Amino acid sequence: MAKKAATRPLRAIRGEPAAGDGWPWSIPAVRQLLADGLEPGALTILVGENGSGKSTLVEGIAVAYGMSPEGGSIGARHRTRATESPLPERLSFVRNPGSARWGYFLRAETMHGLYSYLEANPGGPDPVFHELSHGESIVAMLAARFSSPGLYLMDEPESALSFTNTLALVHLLEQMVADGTRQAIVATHSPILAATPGAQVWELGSWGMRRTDWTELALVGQWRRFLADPERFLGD
Ligand SMILES: Nc1ncnc2c1ncn2[C@@H]1O[C@H](COP(=O)(O)OP(=O)(O)OP(=O)(O)O)[C@@H](O)[C@H]1O
Repeated sequence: MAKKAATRPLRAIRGEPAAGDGWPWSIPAVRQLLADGLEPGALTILVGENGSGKSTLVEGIAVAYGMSPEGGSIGARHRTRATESPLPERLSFVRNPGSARWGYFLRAETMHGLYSYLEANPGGPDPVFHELSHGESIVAMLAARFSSPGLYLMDEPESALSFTNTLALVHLLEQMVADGTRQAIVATHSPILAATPGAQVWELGSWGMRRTDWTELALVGQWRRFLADPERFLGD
């Protein structure tokens, strides 16, 4: 029997022209996404300085896909604030036929609420999240819950993770996309996550967004220079 074709959810993200000059249309990366669209790989990683638009893009894609701007699975409608951008109205998707519509948006700041929910609603052989540290629980949650085919959006998932557990997350991301039915778009400041084998890495900035080799990322150069000579950065 022929092998089933890989069916990760998104073939392409398409944009319509910006709706004005103010935020979020003023962000170069947003303007580029609207103008050029994006053909995401199995794993797409967005890096860039604070304010370069990573969260705006990830949140815009998440909401356009049917997720809450505050995180959670598709269809979740939990909302405590209304600061999300009008970007999702300008985005549409070219889906791979037969791919799963399920998706999950992981935001570091909403993880705590998720653990409370999972502890109150045990649905299987989950670890006892409250007996784990913050970072341990993120890795355990990802390992336990991110197995369904679908689209996974993550905004700085490394924020509570040690070096070792960031490496564990790299291995999870590799496994996640290896079967062809799961796809992830990850915004990060971590040079470790950005090094995930096979990732399509985009660097955001005043130029918009550009495909960049890991060795050429400003983030990587900055860490290299700092670790080689911390005093150069800290001396007066
Ligand atoms: N609700 C909002 N209203 C107006 N401007 C906003 C809003 N949210 C974000 N911005 C602005 O949009 C720009 C991009 O912010 P965004 O959070 O997407 O950047 P980022 O690359 O994710 O940054 P970080 O690395 O700090 O998370 C910033 O200049 C920010 O001030």
